Amino acid sequence: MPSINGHVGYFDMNTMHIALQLKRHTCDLDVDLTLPIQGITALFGPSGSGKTTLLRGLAGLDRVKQGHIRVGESIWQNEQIFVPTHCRALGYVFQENSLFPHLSVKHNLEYGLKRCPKERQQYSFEQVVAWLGLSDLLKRQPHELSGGQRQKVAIGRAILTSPELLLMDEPLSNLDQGSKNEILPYLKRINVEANIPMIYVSHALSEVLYLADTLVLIDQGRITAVGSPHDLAAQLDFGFMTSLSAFLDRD
Ligand SMILES: Nc1ncnc2c1ncn2[C@@H]1O[C@H](COP(=O)(O)OP(=O)(O)OP(=O)(O)O)[C@@H](O)[C@H]1O
Repeated sequence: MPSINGHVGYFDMNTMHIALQLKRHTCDLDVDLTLPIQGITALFGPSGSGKTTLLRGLAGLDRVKQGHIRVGESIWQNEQIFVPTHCRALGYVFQENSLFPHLSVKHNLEYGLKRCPKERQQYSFEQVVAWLGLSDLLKRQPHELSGGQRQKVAIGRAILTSPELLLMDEPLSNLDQGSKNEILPYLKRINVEANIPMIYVSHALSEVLYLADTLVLIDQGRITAVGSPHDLAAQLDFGFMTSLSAFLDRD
């Protein structure tokens, strides 16, 4: 039975708990969230609302002093524990190109595979290449790829680390609409076929509505609603949401 701080208890394997408090002069984040570890959870809110801050805190990339993070029965952070990022079973895809420029697509992907011990590897190289349609690109260097192709390789590399959770911070925001439309179905496919739960940050409402099973709304560092997109659409003033999205979409 898992134990935290001497308290013995049962933890729900199917949920994650994220409680983070951070005071900066520019940002006052205060969230306490329980989310399912399945499907795609979209974190949606205006620019500067704290989406990236929350994701980086969850990943351990920024050390938020007041934090409790549990994913299933794994404790990533509490008063005593701070598991470093490389020991958290997560993959992270950023909005900017994060491939190694001197490595071919094949070697970038293999880097992800090598980061995961053999006995924990859940997906084969061939499987991931097929899911993302990368077979024709394997010999190319990153500078020989389009922005959309580069992001697909970055996603593939993250999956090959066999993460329990995939964090995606506006992975499509630097792409044109055509590339976005091409990649979105791949994200759904990965979620279903590889069964990797994702937290997907975006301020593009169209992406969020297409992808999300669970929607988390954040504003000024506070969670304002959590639910299915369908439920929230009924609750919220969708006219406001649509104009907010049109204002914020950088297409
Ligand atoms: N390292 C930092 N130090 C101080 N303030 C920061 C730091 N990083 C972000 N901020 C501030 O924290 C606030 C939240 O930023 P964050 O990047 O989390 O917002 P966001 O919702 O992801 O925005 P966007 O959609 O524009 O990426 C902003 O006011 C930002 O200026």
